[in-house]
Amino acid sequence: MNYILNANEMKMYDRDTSERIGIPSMVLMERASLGVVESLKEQNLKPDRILVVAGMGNNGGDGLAVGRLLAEKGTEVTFYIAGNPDKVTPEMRRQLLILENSGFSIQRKLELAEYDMVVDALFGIGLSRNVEGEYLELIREINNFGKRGALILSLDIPSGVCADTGRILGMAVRADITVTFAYAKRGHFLYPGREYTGKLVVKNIGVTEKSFIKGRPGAFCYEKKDLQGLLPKRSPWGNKGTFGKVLLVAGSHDMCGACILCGKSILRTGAGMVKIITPACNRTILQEAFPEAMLYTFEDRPEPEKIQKSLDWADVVVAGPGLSTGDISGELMEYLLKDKRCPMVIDADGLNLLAARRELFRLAKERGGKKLIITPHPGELVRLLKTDREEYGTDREKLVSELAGELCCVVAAKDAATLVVEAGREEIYINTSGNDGMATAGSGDVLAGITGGLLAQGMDSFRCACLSVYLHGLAGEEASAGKGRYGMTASDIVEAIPTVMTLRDEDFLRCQKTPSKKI
Ligand SMILES: NC(=O)C1=CN([C@@H]2O[C@H](COP(=O)(O)OP(=O)(O)OC[C@H]3O[C@@H](n4cnc5c(N)ncnc54)[C@H](O)[C@@H]3O)[C@@H](O)[C@H]2O)[C@@H](O)CC1
Ligand SMILES: [K+]
Repeated sequence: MNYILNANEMKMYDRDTSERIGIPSMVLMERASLGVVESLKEQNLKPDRILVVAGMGNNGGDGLAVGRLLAEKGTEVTFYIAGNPDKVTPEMRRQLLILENSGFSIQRKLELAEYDMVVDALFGIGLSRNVEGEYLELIREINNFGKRGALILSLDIPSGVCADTGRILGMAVRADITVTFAYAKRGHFLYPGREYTGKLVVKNIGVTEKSFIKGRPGAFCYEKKDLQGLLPKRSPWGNKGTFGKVLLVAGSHDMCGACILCGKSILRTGAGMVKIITPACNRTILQEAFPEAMLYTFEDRPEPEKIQKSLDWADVVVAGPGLSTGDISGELMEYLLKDKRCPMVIDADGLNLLAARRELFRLAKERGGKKLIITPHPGELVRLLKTDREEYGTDREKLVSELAGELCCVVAAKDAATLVVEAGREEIYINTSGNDGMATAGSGDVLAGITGGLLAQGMDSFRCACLSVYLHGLAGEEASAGKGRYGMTASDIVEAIPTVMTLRDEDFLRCQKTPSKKI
């Protein structure tokens, strides 16, 4: 698990490290710069000629220090500084003095020569408003160097990217590599900032969890090494009932594939049994394509006693994929929502029904507590909140939290960088796995299935939603490694689930003995 910080958190931890713990700010800056040089070495990058573009803040200070360290190793370095010298920070002033005392010259006019690498040290996490004038031109020039073949290395965050939201403040540097310090920032993972960040490297500079004096940061992500501690434990003497029974209410007259993709994902994730409630027209195809599933198919409308019997059998309900939004589906959703025993995952048309019928929305809300996970894509999210796409683009996190609060549930808000938010929990999860190949029909049905499968194995709702989103992304990466991002389909993602969940036998046995991690 890694923390993902906003600018305020990072500033607070920097300040604590230098003022309370006592590591001077200049030492942190030197460590940051040494970290950058180290990361170039690790990536076998040996530029002969570089340009450092530095602003007047501490990000500029990092840039000058990186240039100095590389020059010591024989690289030809051109230093360029921009901005108002009256606004220079003490650390940047000190870096300027060091350069002067070491005999380096500093330019105020950008030299349009050929460089192997441009170090972008114009703005870091201190960027507080839109970039304008001279800075806009500079960012354009840096990007032009990139187009002409220079490697663009951004320090901490590409200049112009908002560290808190990933938004572009006027214009931003398109980095090939970003070396950031201590912890990743939200802007590295939230789009469009993620696209501008290029390859992200995080370097330790001495700022640690000891400085989390006011509590943990507000966001985190998972990484592959966490999986061992996060996957649900399996009892060696368990049976298919022990590993969870999932009732999947999905599919409609023209939509059977969603049942198959979602149902298979439930079983591929480790749940023991799946039963599907769907119209009779889907019966034959399901029996042929998905023999593991049990079925309750109905002709005109489902019988309440049979629905109740299925609900009594189930540990978890997944509702919505391909369900359609007609009256029969509405009635089905009403039965499911009124039975408050089972934890529930609602996706797709299940969510559209909640958005269209306020009575269902109210019933969902009444389930409350930790018994509901919803997995809306942006369209479903705005429909549920009765807002518009524009508002979604302005403050997505706020909208997701609002929806979680309204329904008193866990929301996994699907997007290129999926967010998981739980009502009443300050910490959010930001997903870092997956790629654009996953933007393909049926991919969401797979996520709903993974979520139901993990929930049925006894996971707590928030952790279940975070892990499901992460695994779904990993399975997407695995699928694209085999089939490529153009050609992969949702079925490929389903087939990749077992691979990304496979632990070596010794790791599997070890993780069964250790308690599950809290986040
Ligand atoms: N101890 C520390 O504080 C450390 C800081 N570090 C570096 O320091 C950076 C943060 O430094 P700062 O807080 O000085 O901020 P920055 O260096 O990111 O830049 C802020 C400066 O730009 C100005 N500014 C903001 N938006 C502007 C705009 N749109 N147009 C023109 N000027 C604008 C601000 O007024 C300020 O002078 C980090 O990103 C990191 O690179 C690292 O050296 C690690 C240690
Ligand atoms: K930068």
